[in-house]
Amino acid sequence: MKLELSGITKVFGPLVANDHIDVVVEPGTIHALLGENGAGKSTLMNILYGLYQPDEGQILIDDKQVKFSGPGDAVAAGIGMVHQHFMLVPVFTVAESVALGYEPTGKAGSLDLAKARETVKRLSDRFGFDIDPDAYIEDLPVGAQQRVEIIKALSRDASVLILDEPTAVLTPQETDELLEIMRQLRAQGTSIILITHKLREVKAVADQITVIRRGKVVGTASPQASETELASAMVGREVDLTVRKDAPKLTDNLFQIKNLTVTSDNGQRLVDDVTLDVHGGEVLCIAGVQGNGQTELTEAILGSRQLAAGSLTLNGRDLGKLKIKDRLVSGLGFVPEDRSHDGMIATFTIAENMILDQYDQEPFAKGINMRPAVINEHCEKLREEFDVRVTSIHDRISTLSGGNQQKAILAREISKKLELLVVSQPTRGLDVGSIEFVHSRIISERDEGIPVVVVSTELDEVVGLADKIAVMYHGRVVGVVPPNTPRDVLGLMMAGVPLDQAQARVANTQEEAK
Ligand SMILES: Nc1ncnc2c1ncn2[C@@H]1O[C@H](COP(=O)(O)OP(=O)(O)OP(=O)(O)O)[C@@H](O)[C@H]1O
Repeated sequence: MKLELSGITKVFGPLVANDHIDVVVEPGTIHALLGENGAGKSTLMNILYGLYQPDEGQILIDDKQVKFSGPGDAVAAGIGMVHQHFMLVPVFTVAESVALGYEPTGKAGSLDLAKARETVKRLSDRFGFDIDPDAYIEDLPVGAQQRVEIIKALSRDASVLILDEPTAVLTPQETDELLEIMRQLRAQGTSIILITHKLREVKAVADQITVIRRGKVVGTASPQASETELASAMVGREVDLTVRKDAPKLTDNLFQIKNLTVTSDNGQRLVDDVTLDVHGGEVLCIAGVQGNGQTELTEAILGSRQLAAGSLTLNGRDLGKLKIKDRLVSGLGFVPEDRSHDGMIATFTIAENMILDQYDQEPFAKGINMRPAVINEHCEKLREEFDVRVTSIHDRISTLSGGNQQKAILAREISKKLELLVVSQPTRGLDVGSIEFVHSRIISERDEGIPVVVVSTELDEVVGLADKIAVMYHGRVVGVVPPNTPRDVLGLMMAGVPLDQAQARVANTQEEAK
């Protein structure tokens, strides 16, 4: 199926989010949409999926104009979308999830699960998805949940699949598997529209690349172009993809995690006897496959999880004794991993979100009165410095693009007077230009003498930012290593192999290769 978006325009108040966008997706190709945060990619896809109506322009399928008044029309026309936040119900099985929302009704109007189960098996075998129709969604790893979403779209005969930042939450191995699945889908005639900020992935699979900047198509790029060339096509300037930093100058500030244990409600050890030190002037990166206790460790530092054992000490003070609000007010900068759940209040304005934990503090409040002029000036300054693309700081934060929401939260946390900075997945969903900026801001906090803890599943980010790396596996620290540790060794440690054994195994493999 050939798909054409012609002259698509979408306006939100004074903002032109899509400005006469033309894109042609040829049958059986992977078409990447590249663009900085807020460029208008998701808006365009929401129009294609029938979620928004365009103000101008047309959608053509095989040269015939179509009109979608909702996603149902788009699905019927052969368009499928896998959203960034999966829309699956955790307590359903795979087959139930696939059956849900479309028509295979059996006797007495119940869902035809036998048919859904058969569909899951057929598609799973055809594309090598390895998905059990009777598995419960909540028991599946994120990568498998995503494959269920893809099966769901394919079961409705999607000929064009929209993947919106599909690898943001995947492990490197799951990412490689998804890229392979995309190639297979293409080989069998499905077209894919891929939105991603990860240039390596674009280069690995895309046949065509359209670059969007500030709502307009600014050109196409070749998948053969280098990452640096693609990066500058996206943001319209040279981008430095390496993190620049001098040798660390350690200060007397000290953050100590000692024998920290965090347990789940049923007593399972999520963080298991972790001991780590971070000096002022130093970045400790915590590496590991998602789900190995990193999240719970940061939540314990924030105070949203109780310590089952151990202690947290910041400059001699027992942090573990303070309430969350007191930790935040007294100098903890904290960026959570899931920005939309834990980092902001969607119905509040951008300005309100930018002072979320400080609204009653000097200089934003005097006594019981808030000081709107001071707040506005502060937020305007942050907006400019962090390049948060907004129409007005008094709009709801939910109207911002995903990347701009992340920048607003980072602005709030990094601009505080800090004693300790803890950042999880700092650049998830950010474009390359913003990544460069956020990395340099994290490094400048370190250079100010603040202890910094970064949790990231992106190995490039870990290696670029870290002065030392702690690798976590099953809640424990497998080892603390310098950033020049070979990636193969880090990879093995992330699978739980201790440092000396990982080094020996890598050395053996190299020897055999000779
Ligand atoms: N419902 C809405 N109301 C008002 N403005 C909106 C709405 N949806 C999107 N926008 C604005 O439209 C612009 C484009 O946003 P969009 O989400 O399409 O960007 P994007 O290219 O997907 O960015 P990102 O890479 O950050 O996800 C942004 O400035 C955003 O604030």
